[in-house]
Parts: sequence; C-alpha cells; structure tokens
Amino acid sequence: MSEETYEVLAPAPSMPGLKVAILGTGKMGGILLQAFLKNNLLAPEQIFATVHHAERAQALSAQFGLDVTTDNLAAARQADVILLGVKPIQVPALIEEIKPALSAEKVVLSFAASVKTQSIEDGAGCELAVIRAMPNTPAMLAAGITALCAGRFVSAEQMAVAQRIFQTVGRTVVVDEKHMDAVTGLSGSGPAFLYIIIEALAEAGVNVGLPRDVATLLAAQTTLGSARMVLETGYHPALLKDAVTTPAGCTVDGILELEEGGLRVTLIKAVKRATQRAKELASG
Ligand SMILES: NC(=O)C1=CN([C@@H]2O[C@H](COP(=O)(O)OP(=O)(O)OC[C@H]3O[C@@H](n4cnc5c(N)ncnc54)[C@H](O)[C@@H]3O)[C@@H](O)[C@H]2O)C=CC1
Ligand SMILES: O=C(O)[C@@H]1CCC=N1
Repeated sequence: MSEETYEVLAPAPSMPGLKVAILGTGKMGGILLQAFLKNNLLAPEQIFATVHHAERAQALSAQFGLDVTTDNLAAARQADVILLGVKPIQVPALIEEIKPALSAEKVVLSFAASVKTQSIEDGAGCELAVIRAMPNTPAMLAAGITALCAGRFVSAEQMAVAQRIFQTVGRTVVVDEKHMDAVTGLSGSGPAFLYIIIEALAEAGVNVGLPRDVATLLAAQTTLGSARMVLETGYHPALLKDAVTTPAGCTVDGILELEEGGLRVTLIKAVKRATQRAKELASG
C-alpha cells in the first residue's frame, strides 16, 4: 500500500446551507445545540448562538467551536431559522431587538412557554413565519417529545423543517395552538413530576429494605418499561395495569393505597395548575 495520506472528511450535515440562530442558549437551548452537532444536522459554522453574559459566550464558543456571542441582532441577521430560548417574559424585548433582521423570508421558532405566535408576529411587524414549540428535557437523550404549532404565515415546508430540527431530540407532534399551554403543563413540566414519582418509589424501596442504588434502578427501569408498554403495545394503560393486578394478590392492595392517597387527583391537579401557570408566564 502506498504511503499516500488520506484526508478524513467529516460527514456532510443533513441540512446543508441552513443557518440557525439560537438566541438564549441556556438549559434547553444548550440541549438543542448539542443535539444539532451530535446528529450532524448542522455543521458548527451553520450555528449562531447567543447568551446573556460574554464570559459564557466565550466558554461555549471554545467548547463547541462555533460562533457564540451576546449579539442577538447579528446572530438573527445571519440565520434563516431563529430559535428563541429566552424566558417567556423576555421574548417581546428580544423581538424588538432583532426586529431589523426579521422579514417574511425568515422563520422564528420559539420554544418559550406561554408566548403566542401572534404576539411574535405582531412584534415583528411583517408577515413573519412563527412556529411555537414545547420540548422537554429528556431531549438530552433524544428521548424527548416536542409539540409544535404553526402561526399564520407558516408554510408546510417550514413546518417540516421545524419538525426535522426537533426530531434530533426525540419525537414530535403537531397540535393546534390552543393546546400549547396544556402541552406545557403535561409534557413540558411532566419530567419533573415523574422524577418525583421515581424518587418516591425509590424511597419506598429503601423503606422496605432495599439498598438505595438497587431501589433507584428498579424504580426508574420500571417507569421506563411501563412507558414503553403503553407506547409500543398501544393498549390502554388501564388494561396494562389489570394485567399486573392478580386477583387477591399484592398489587391490588398497593392500588388501594394509591387511590386512598388521591394520587390520580393529585396528578390531575398538578397538570392543571402547571397549565394555568403556563398561560400566565408570558405576562410575568
Ligand atoms: N427547561 C425546560 O424544561 C423547558 C424550558 N422551555 C423554555 O425554554 C426557555 C428557556 O428555559 P431554560 O433553558 O430552562 O432557562 P435558562 O435560564 O437555562 O435559559 C435561558 C438563557 O437565556 C439567556 N438569556 C437571557 N437573556 C438573554 C438575552 N437578552 N439575549 C440572549 N440570551 C439571553 C440566559 O443567559 C440563559 O442562558 C424558556 O422560555 C422556557 O419556557 C421549554 C420547554 C422545557
Ligand atoms: O417550568 C417552566 O416554566 C418550563 C416550561 C416547561 C418546563 N419548564
């Protein structure tokens, strides 16, 4: 074999040419940024990220080898798709800041809770394509679910691009905008509710004598497996529960305690409260 040197080529990004800005690269924005790179959706030079503090911009820039600044307008000018990852209350000021970069050719993809597509359209003052998304933190393992809805000026093609972007962090579902606050209360906040349930199940395991690591493993894998059963069998959860519940067995005794303790009602109230709060976040 000759001693020629071969150039190792990085695989081409699957959305070549698309320029994406992430304005507000915090927890969720950071998860998305890493997923875009890891899945080779975009090359580093296709991404323009911003944060609030210059030191964090420098650190992120060094870590990922891409353009991270505190200049939202410059990032927005360079991008075709502009992701909004700041807090809901900060969105109007951010839109005002980047307004000179907004036009009917751009897509704004907001994953801020609560903020309506129309308020972004109105702030932009042009026929801007605005898509609203609600991801959740299991996105970190590409195990998230993101609900998306389209504003008034969004084409089917633009919606497909948004879905492709969020498919790097898990599944996607398209809903009417009227459902977005409910989605936020259920799947946006839901991981926090489920962590509490897993933590409580693990604590229960410790209470009945299991080592904590074993109890946590049993609680988490049981939650994961049960979720997969719902998704992959398509059976109603009640039917799957019945299959666990042997007549006069132990499970039914546990279920009696859950019902007495009001777990169902408590979970319903938790999602309702989170949904209600999600409606308010845009106004503080
Ligand atoms: N954490 C979660 O589970 C989810 C969060 N969201 C939404 O994502 C958004 C961000 O939430 P997190 O990531 O949790 O919060 P975060 O506080 O980690 O992220 C916000 C980021 O925005 C940056 N920022 C603040 N002002 C800025 C400005 N003027 N210009 C540029 N960057 C600025 C901050 O430096 C920070 O990095 C919120 O609107 C939230 O509703 C949506 C779904 C789930
Ligand atoms: O708690 C929040 O406001 C955000 C939205 C959904 C999850 N985290």
